[in-house]
Amino acid sequence: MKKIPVTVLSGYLGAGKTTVLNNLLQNQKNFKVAVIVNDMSEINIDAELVEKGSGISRTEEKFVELSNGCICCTLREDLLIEVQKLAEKGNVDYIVIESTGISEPIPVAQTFSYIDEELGIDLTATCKLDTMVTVVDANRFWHDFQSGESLLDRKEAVGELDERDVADLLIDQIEFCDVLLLNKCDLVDAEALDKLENVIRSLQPEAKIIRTVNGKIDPSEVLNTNRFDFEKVSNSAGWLKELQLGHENHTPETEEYGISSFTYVRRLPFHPERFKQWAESMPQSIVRAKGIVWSATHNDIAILISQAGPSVSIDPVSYWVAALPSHQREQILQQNPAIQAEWDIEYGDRMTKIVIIGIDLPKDTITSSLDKCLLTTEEMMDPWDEIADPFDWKISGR
Ligand SMILES: Nc1nc2c(ncn2[C@@H]2O[C@H](COP(=O)(O)OP(=O)(O)OP(=O)(O)O)[C@@H](O)[C@H]2O)c(=O)[nH]1
Repeated sequence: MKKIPVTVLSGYLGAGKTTVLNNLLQNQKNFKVAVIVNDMSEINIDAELVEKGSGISRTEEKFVELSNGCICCTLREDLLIEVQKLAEKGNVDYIVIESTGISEPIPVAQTFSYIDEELGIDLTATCKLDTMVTVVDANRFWHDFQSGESLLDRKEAVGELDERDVADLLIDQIEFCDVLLLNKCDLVDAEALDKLENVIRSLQPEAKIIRTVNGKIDPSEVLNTNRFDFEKVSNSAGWLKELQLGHENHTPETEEYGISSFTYVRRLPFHPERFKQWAESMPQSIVRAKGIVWSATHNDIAILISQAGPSVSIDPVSYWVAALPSHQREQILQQNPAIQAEWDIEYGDRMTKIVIIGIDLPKDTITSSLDKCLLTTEEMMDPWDEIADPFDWKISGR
């Protein structure tokens, strides 16, 4: 049986997803396209707009509204069920899903990659995720990215526990896609647009970037493209490429726009308070910083720092291999030559590796400010457990 190609449209609130969808539906007369329109509110405004703008009626079998929740979390089961229903009906060539503006693309993509035992649904048998499209509002990007606001501040959160920042969400959407539509290009001058495109290219080196006005694109760019590959897109983020391939293999961004990146690598632990302060007052020239950190107060734990614009998170991510019992450690080392190659006789795999992407980056200043956060020679000799810990994580035992 031929699997139905599925396209997912993501993008922050107001970026132009509905506009893109309407354009697609209007220009795609030869195939039967089913749409699933997700909206956070009870009244599905986007569904209404699609109905008005595309000529497809809400009463038609191939129009599905998922309202009052988000398909990346609360409505994930509903998404599974509705896609399965569409697939079973069988008279559909393509499915296009418009996510809410606060939806994260990864969990939506995952819905298509596993068998849900509980519901007894296996979408992998009937559908294939074909293209992950992210729409970026070229005019609002910097405003949203640098706002420093959380979704809760903007009253756009899923619930009171939703602590995500706008900048994090923008980054998640950019980093997980294979086609990126830079929309509203009519509102931005050519130079600013070139600069923005270069920044986005450094955050997302793999995706095809297409500039659009009013979401106008050739449908073949986003329907049945055969582009999606979970592994590939999961590894497409700029910071990850830099970390995996090293800077020598890095494709240089147009120097003209001053976009560059480098990796800060040190085999000494950070003083946690100094590092925390650094992270909280990063220079504006840093657009994206992400990496693994060794802190003296958590000598067993590798810490992940992830910054996007003004939003910064510092969280425990795993145990250092060097902190594991010897039999486990040996097993991991045997299976991972890359860890073995970097193994230090004294510190094992403990180290700090942070990829920094930015505009007009003062690399030397940033490097020396980070170096000031490392333990000094005297501090290295003093007992580390007497250093105050600014992080309030509760880490359960191994
Ligand atoms: N000037 C300009 N306006 C645009 C463009 N694309 C979309 N718009 C307008 O931007 C507004 C938001 O567009 P939508 O398509 O509703 O955005 P969305 O991403 O679906 O929004 P949410 O559903 O709230 O997440 C609408 O008023 C559109 O008419 C564009 O390229 N240029």
